[in-house]
Amino acid sequence: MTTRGHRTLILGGVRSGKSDHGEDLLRAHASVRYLATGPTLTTDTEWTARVERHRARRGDRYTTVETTALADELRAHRDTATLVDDLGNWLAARLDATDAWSAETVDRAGENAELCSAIGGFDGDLVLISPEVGLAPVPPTPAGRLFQDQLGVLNAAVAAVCDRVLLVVAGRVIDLSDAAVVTPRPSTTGDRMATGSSVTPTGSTEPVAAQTVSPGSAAPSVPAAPIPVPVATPSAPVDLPTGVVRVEADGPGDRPRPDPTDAEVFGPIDPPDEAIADEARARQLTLTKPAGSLGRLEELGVWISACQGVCPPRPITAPTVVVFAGDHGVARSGVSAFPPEVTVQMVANIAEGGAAVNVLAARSGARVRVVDMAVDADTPPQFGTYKVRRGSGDLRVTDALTVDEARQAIAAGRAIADDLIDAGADLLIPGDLGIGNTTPSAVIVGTLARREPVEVVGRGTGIDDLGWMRKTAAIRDGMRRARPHRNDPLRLLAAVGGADLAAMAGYLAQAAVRKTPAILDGVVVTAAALIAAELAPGATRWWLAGHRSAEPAHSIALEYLDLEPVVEFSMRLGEGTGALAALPAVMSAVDVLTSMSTFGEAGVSEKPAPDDEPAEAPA
Ligand SMILES: O=C(O)c1ccc[n+]([C@@H]2O[C@H](COP(=O)([O-])O)[C@@H](O)[C@H]2O)c1
Ligand SMILES: Cc1cc2nc[nH]c2cc1C
Repeated sequence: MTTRGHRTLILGGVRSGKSDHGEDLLRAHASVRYLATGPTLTTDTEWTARVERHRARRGDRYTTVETTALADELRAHRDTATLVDDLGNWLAARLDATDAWSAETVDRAGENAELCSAIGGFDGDLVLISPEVGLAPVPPTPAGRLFQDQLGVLNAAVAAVCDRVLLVVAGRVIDLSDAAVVTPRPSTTGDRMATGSSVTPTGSTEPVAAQTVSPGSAAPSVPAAPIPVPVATPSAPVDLPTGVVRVEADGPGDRPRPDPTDAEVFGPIDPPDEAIADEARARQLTLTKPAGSLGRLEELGVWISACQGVCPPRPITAPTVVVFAGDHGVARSGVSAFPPEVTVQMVANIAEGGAAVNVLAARSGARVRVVDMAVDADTPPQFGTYKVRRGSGDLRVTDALTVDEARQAIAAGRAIADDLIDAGADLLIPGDLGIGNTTPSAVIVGTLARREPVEVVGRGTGIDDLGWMRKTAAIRDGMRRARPHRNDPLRLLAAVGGADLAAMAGYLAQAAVRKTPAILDGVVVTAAALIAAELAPGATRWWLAGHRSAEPAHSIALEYLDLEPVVEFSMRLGEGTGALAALPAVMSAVDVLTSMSTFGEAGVSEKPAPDDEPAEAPA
């Protein structure tokens, strides 16, 4: 098996030692391609002499190629160790070639994306040198500012697809590979310096909530301001607005941690009762409506009847949402529009009844629970009964969980479902919460449904185009790590899932074991459902797809499970809200079967059988 090389970006100022360090990194290779991007047709004798000195120093291990067609060159020789020196010259050449220096708008997104894609697909050792910009005052000329801004955008995009990012200052090397990634601000409309992200790979760019743009600012982006949600003890008395559901104080169970042994092993799943389903279908035909005229509502009523094993069905009186919260290491690499601390802040918001899940749950009388499976912060103890760890690992480079942790999380999801069902819950809804969690979800869906990263990547909380590129690269790296575990759901969860996803999978599979219907939510819950369906074949029959999320991977997952969503509201929030949007329809479907009069009871004439002759011919 051949191992893949490293992709390294080396940033640094003039004469910092960045090129020397790049050459050092490649010293073990007998031959290296040197892609020189600097100006070739020049009358500047000092420049020509400098280029010659560098060439002589590198020696004959190096093959020098003078080019600005970087993406083509990288694709054509993807296995040969390569040094690109440097991206600043390449950018200047491309701005020249596209007459961009005095243009009204400059759109570099396409070329940047092409270069990043070629870097991402490079298999050998690759070192890219680029100047670090913007440490000096803002340049006094429009061209200077254009170059500085575009180079900043380019460097960030290339860093996102490299395995290592180094900064060389005064001959000292600083490793930035594990440094936190700033969430870039959206570009200012009409600002020619910030148009590097105007290409829309999968649809329109949406404004990003809770992020602000300082008009006219030429400064690099800064982290998005955290949203001001207080971390409050859920038992603290607060004045709740009417019509919301506050999380119940006792949490989903204060019993000891469940035994994780064999947590991933499920016995055969019985399907919902087919004889009762037939009875319910027959009952639909007796009710005062043309056959089939209530469309999908009729099917939903039949399904609930079959799940309960009784016709007419019992009213749904204790639907329960459990929001599984967890952080993901990959969220620190700029794959979300929001900073990771929002996860713990939103746990507090749900606990206080202020989130969308609380409001939508109130409409149907559903209870809401929140469980901290892997939040990267301390939460009040009543949410942490099942906590497996603080934050799941960064799936690009390491396992999200150990196999033992994955078992613990599955066992937790099963225990939570058992506790709720024992306490009378008659319909379960899983919800999710966790900045970055659409990335592991896309990796799981892409791996199991055998799709490409670009097919499963979505905008999540509203990432911009550069974020989309970073996220696609992260999904690609995750899928590469996931592939060996395609047929092993436990190890797949450990490699690229997370404790929240594992718990949701256990909860959904256990709902089926306990013959309790569940409504699926969006892409995250449905990714967990794909795993649950592998762990417990047949469980899908106990699940209803509540809605179709705006995330592309969600439609792929629904198709894979052969489920048709009840509502299509373009929602993409998670928390169980999509399932809650469908719950009133499910409850109405039950009401139809329990409360409508039959033709006989109401004295309404039924449709004549096809071969019945009318009593009298019409006049
Ligand atoms: O359920 C969905 O389909 C869905 C789609 C987009 C975003 N989300 C929610 O947004 C967060 C994940 O988005 P992101 O961009 O941080 O990966 C997480 O808290 C999810 O609950 C959820
Ligand atoms: C504010 C906010 C609320 C959420 N609920 C679920 N995911 C979420 C992500 C964000 C950013």
